[in-house]
Amino acid sequence: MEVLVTEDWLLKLPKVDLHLHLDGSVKPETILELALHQGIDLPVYDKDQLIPHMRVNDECSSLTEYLSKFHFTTRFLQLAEALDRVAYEVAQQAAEHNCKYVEVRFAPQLHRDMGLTVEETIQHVIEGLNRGRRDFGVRAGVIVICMRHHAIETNLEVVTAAAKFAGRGVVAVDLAGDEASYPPEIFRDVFAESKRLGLPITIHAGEAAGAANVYEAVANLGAVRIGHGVRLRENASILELVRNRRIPLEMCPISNIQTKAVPSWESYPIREYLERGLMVTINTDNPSVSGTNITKEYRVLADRFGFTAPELVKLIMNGVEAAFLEESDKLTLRREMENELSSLGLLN
Ligand SMILES: O=c1[nH]cnc2c1ncn2[C@@H]1O[C@H](CO)[C@@H](O)[C@H]1O
Ligand SMILES: [Zn+2]
Repeated sequence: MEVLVTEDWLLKLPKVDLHLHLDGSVKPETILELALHQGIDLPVYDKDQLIPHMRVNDECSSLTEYLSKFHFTTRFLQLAEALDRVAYEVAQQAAEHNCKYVEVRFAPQLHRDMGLTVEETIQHVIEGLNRGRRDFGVRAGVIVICMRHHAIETNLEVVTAAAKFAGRGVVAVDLAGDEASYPPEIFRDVFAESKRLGLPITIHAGEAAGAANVYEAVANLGAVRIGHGVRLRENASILELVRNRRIPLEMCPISNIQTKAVPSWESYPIREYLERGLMVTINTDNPSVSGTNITKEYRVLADRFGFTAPELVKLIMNGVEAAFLEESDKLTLRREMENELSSLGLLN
């Protein structure tokens, strides 16, 4: 029997989200309260009127413009309680969409204006997620981000701190920020150190620059997953490499349209990538900046590309496969997902 991809069905579907930025997931009502507690002035004191300050609109023309939205939010995320709270609320929002597992990424160096150490920022995010796990049953891992516009030393400090939390909440490291201005090869030493410390690596690449950055990330930085990789199709042999190595792509459709990683939905290569055998996963990137959620991402795929229920389930299970989890934890997650899928009549 063919399953209709209704709103209710999409909401019930068990899901995962592997590419989700903490500072891109803050609710406007939380900003109101954080501003009040911290004595920071706001341009407006109404949660709906705050949205334009936090979210891009349809006119967003580039990744650089998209990234400018983060300056507004990070001001409120400089204290332990704030980091703990927004991490907790990520788990809460995940639960609202029946998202069973999230990998939450953040850049410690963006949260130190009030004197927190890199370790402290990581500790508080982990604590918030642990509380979220207890209250909402959502499993989570932290991906610690190095920023492209930060100095090498600053990023080395980040990976050193991240390694101290390996196996205790941190699952990987990443490189994010302005890809067009800072090519990945600048960061070889940083990720060589990450590798030496045994941290898995994912890199934002092929979003605001071409496929060569994906090659550099995989071949020289040691990336085992790629953030976005939308522009991979610009080079057939690099695409082949990514396919043969089974490197998962963390695609974020709504964000990818907004940052102009592709000019239009018609040219979004998701079907092409699946047909060419790439390991595609679906994620949100920044719910509050992009005005999205994980249910909406799957809705878009069904509406724009005619993805059927079994195809959506396949994409979700790719996410489980690609998760930075120990094999035994991955097995537990897979079983839990499969149980729910079969009770929805989706597994034979
Ligand atoms: O899609 C993206 N591409 C590159 N960088 C991003 C993207 N989304 C967010 N950030 C950057 O990552 C920082 C830490 O979370 C954010 O502050 C933003 O500057
Ligand atoms: Zn991202």
